[in-house]
Amino acid sequence: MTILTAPLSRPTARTVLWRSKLGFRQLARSVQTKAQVEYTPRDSEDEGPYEAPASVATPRQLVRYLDEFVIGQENAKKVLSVAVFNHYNRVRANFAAKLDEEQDVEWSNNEDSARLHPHPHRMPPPHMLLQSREPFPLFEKSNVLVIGPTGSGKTLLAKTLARVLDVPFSVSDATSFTQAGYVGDDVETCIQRLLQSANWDPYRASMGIVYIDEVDKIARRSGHSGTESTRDVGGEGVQQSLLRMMEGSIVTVQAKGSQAEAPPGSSEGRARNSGQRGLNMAPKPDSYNIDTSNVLFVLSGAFVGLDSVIKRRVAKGSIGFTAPLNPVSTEESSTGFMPFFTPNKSQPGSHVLDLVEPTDLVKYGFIPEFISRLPSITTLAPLTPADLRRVLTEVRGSLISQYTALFGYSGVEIKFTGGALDAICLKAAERGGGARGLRGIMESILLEPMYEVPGSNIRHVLITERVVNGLDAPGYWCKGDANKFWAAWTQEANVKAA
Ligand SMILES: Nc1ncnc2c1ncn2[C@@H]1O[C@H](COP(=O)(O)OP(=O)(O)OP(=O)(O)O)[C@@H](O)[C@H]1O
Repeated sequence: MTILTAPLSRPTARTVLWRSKLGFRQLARSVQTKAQVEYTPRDSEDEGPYEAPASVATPRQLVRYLDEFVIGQENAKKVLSVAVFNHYNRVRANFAAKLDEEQDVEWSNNEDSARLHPHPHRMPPPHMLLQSREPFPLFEKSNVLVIGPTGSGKTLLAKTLARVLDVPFSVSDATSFTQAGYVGDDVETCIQRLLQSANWDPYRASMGIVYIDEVDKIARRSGHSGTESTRDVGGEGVQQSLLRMMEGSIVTVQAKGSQAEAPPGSSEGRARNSGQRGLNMAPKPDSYNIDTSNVLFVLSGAFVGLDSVIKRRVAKGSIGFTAPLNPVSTEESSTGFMPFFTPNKSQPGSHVLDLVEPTDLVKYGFIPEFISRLPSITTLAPLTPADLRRVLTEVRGSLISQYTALFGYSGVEIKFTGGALDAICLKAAERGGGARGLRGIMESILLEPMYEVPGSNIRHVLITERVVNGLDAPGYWCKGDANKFWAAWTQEANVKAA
């Protein structure tokens, strides 16, 4: 038995060590990200001295990076950056501990150890060596819950963080999940997507970020007691399955879509059927085991109706015990509106959802065990027309810059007056889909020029407020009419200023 296992176990241990080192190196490289290189303060004294990028990008650096892509949502940026910073420091520490463990195993298997320990039978077995080490202080995992209205930047925040950290990222919709064994997607689908995003590398996948949207839709439905006959397979059942994964478990996912399931007619399928394999086509397993203890889960949802739950709790707490959170103005009282739940005037930008507590989420329909796996909770505010204007024009890769570049490819210059931009934002705000509505509005305004311009001699397009409001057609100018185009644009700007 010993003779058989010894030669097998040593290369295996070495392989694991090598893979761990690789994973750690990948992680170390990825967390020394753009954010760290580009946003490390070097000149300003108040931000401290420049540090060699030997650790995860700091929360401050991450927030600066997010600022380039996401307008507003300052608190959410902070919470997510801190969560990501702590999470990846914890992952680094775990990997370092794992490396040490593996080195101990290697060392105890090494021939040199026989020389160092002439009495091998007296050597402590490897597991005793590990136990004798100082126990590593483990950090608790902090998954994040993001609450905010549609189109306010929840997905954008998580996606941007994953990009800057260069870690795999998967987006799933909780509404499609059902309890295992029932029609619908199992919760493990999100890990399968993560693996796909990691290019089927389980080590990279086990350090990724899983984003699950519409999580409010898996709140327990009222009337479901959890008995067999009324099992809530899309609500509480999903929460139960998710919480195990969020805590950290081994998830087995099938290599769906990878080589293992290449269709028989495809080149990969043909190669497999004929027993051939390309030189650089390494055999891939049919299933993968992914440890989710180092996966960061970011859950999000609009949580419609949660504000009422919070209002009720705060109202209960305030009657006879505490003063209202915000002073009630006479005017507001007369409307019958509960003013201390309106945006808090002493803290601009605050909102009733900012007062959310875990008990509110339990009342909303989540089981306490599920909520306790989400210790970081942050809220996003709805975007105002002014925010939308910044989304439209200021962020990196803004819609205006995208459409300007798109027309530029056809050699056409397109300009929007300030009035046009305001009108677009106003429309988007009225529609109520947050920044999500901006693209649809732009598409409908620009449909006409995008149809007319290609193949014509039009070289300049002007979009004014009247165009946005459907009162005028877009202004077109041909080659050689640049002066007239500029004059029209300046005139529009002056009219607006007056
Ligand atoms: N705060 C923001 N700053 C910049 N762009 C934003 C912001 N919020 C939304 N957007 C834009 O709107 C689009 C939709 O945003 P996102 O997908 O993040 O919304 P969401 O809050 O996740 O909504 P949903 O709950 O409907 O999924 C993004 O692609 C982005 O271009």
